[in-house]
Amino acid sequence: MLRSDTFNAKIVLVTGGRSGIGFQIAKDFLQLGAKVIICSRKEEQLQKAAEELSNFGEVTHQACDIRKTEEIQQLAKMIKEKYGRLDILINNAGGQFPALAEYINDKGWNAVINNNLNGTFSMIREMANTFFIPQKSGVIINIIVDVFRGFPGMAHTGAARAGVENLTKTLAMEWSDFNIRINCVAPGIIESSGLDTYPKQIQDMFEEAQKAIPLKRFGKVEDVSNAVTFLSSPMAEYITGISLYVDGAQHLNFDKMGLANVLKSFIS
Ligand SMILES: CCCCCCCCCCC/C=C/C(=O)SCCNC(=O)CCNC(=O)[C@H](O)C(C)(C)COP(=O)(O)OP(=O)(O)OC[C@H]1O[C@@H](n2cnc3c(N)ncnc32)[C@H](O)[C@@H]1OP(=O)(O)O
Ligand SMILES: NC(=O)C1=CN([C@@H]2O[C@H](COP(=O)(O)OP(=O)(O)OC[C@H]3O[C@@H](n4cnc5c(N)ncnc54)[C@H](OP(=O)(O)O)[C@@H]3O)[C@@H](O)[C@H]2O)C=CC1
Repeated sequence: MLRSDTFNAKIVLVTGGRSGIGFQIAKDFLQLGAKVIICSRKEEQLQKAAEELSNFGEVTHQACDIRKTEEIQQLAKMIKEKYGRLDILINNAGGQFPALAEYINDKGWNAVINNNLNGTFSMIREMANTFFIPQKSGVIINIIVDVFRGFPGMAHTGAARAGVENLTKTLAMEWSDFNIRINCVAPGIIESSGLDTYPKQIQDMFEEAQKAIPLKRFGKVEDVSNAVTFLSSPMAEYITGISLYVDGAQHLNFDKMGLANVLKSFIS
């Protein structure tokens, strides 16, 4: 729907761009004319993804754990040396594990908060200070999760993503003076490599779970990427500080999903 030159000459960083939703986002930006950098922790898989993406345009990759500020700074340095600027940051890297709150220990809680809240903030701060604030322009999209009604069965990620959602509103205000737009995309359940990481007992419920979603299906990676490219484009130049739910209206119907009940049934 967007013109194929929408992002010509734009430099885009997609965190977690080696797989699933991030890979699709990287691919779509390339097909819309951007030069794309992908990062994630696993060097080998990252390189493989970059090779595949290079069929669609100019792609660069660098390993970076978003929980390590010095690795983010090295990434910013590489982008500065290679391109001299950054136009769009897509904070997609993240993840968690299903667990009832009473079983989440400090290490597990901190791992998820560090990944999804602290890592996202560090990435935003470093890229804003290196590029967006001096440039007086920039677009940031944070991929969160549909946590509209809390997230029974994944309290840690619910707290972290709600933190990112509120951070997004704050920065939309603070950084409007620098012409920086920042928004969230909140996917429901998306058929992607990420779902393969869930235990079999949960995967067995997926068919049933789709019936509880008003649009009666899980999302596709393309559904998320379409929202991301729209919000990043000039078509959305008056939109900042919002969360766009890409979830088939699941956020209006979440309590029927019952992840916590599924967890209870196989823990007890
Ligand atoms: C009715 C049916 C309803 C269906 C609903 C289904 C739910 C669908 C949800 C849809 C919404 C969201 C989807 C997605 O986000 S998909 C993308 C997901 N991708 C991932 O989540 C990637 C996999 N996850 C991780 O990489 C890890 O969870 C983590 C993010 C924590 C990685 O961090 P780190 O590498 O630092 O973590 P460690 O592996 O070293 O673990 C640190 C401690 O964390 C605790 N832990 C980790 N994993 C588990 C687990 N599976 N269960 C319990 N606890 C866990 C643990 O304390 C670890 O320390 P120890 O290993 O020393 O004990
Ligand atoms: N699939 C779904 O149903 C939904 C997914 N989401 C969110 O969308 C995002 C993408 O998920 P999806 O594509 O499905 O899942 P994946 O597990 O395929 O993607 C997660 C990506 O993040 C990277 N990553 C994870 N932790 C770090 C880190 N500390 N530093 C750098 N990179 C990291 C991973 O690469 P590596 O292992 O190499 O570091 C991987 O490429 C995640 O934030 C996820 O929570 C939100 C709602 C629903």
